[in-house]
Amino acid sequence: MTAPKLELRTACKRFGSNVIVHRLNLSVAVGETLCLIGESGCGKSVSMKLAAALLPPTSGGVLWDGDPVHALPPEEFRRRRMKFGYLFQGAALFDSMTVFENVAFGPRQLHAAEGRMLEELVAARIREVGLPEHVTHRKPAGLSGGQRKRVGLARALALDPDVMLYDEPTTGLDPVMSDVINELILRVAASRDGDARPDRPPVTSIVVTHDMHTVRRVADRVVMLRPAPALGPLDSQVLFDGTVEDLFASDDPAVGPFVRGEAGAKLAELAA
Ligand SMILES: Nc1ncnc2c1ncn2[C@@H]1O[C@H](COP(=O)(O)OP(=O)(O)OP(=O)(O)O)[C@@H](O)[C@H]1O
Repeated sequence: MTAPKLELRTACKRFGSNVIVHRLNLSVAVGETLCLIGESGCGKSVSMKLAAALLPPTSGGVLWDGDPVHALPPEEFRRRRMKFGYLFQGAALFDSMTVFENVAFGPRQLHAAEGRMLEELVAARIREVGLPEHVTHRKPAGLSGGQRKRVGLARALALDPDVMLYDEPTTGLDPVMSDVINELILRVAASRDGDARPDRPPVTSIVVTHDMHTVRRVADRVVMLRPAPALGPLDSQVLFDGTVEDLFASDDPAVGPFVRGEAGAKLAELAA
């Protein structure tokens, strides 16, 4: 059996005395798109960053393709890390650079492409995310939120990632642009379906989101977390782990009302 692409084993993360992630077991299969949901501040982004080794766990393990990340030789760690693409909140573009320079940044840093080849690579990525060619020479500050997100995605795709991590990809976008982003997430996830080359495994994705349209549209599997401070020592932080259909049909009082956006229990809790 193939090892999960990404795995957390009883991972804990504390910032000072604040426990954010508590003995979390989480795995994402090769080619799977996992949506991470849960109330604000419950540790979704931190969990995703642990899985990507952008943050070290306080205790517990992080594995990539079954290999403990902390035991990888530095060169091998860097090689595997290069195959991660990120689309984080605000798209995190370099505002002093043009769109071209933003998308070309990764390949240039790694000397993966230059000259005509780099121009073609950037043009292909810009086309892939549905942006017109003329934005290529503009600065990100002059673009709309949806365009900036798509530039961020083009930049993330420039190094042909095996793993894509999305943090609130549709936040702040109108419903139509949100759907464009959802569609692009789906396309990226399916981009290597049927590709039999062993050096190009299917794309594995984690999407941290509050947007239930995104969940319905892109998730193969959904994990809902709850805040660590409310947990007893042996409680699981995972409230739900399953399919989109089961998520929306859930009669768990902590799950169903959350995903259906029903305020009743929360209002009662706030009034208590
Ligand atoms: N580098 C850090 N240093 C200190 N505290 C941090 C750090 N990163 C995250 N936190 C804290 O960890 C908690 C969980 O953050 P996280 O971003 O994972 O939540 P989330 O579930 O993604 O929330 P939201 O849905 O609101 O984005 C927050 O209280 C946050 O302030």
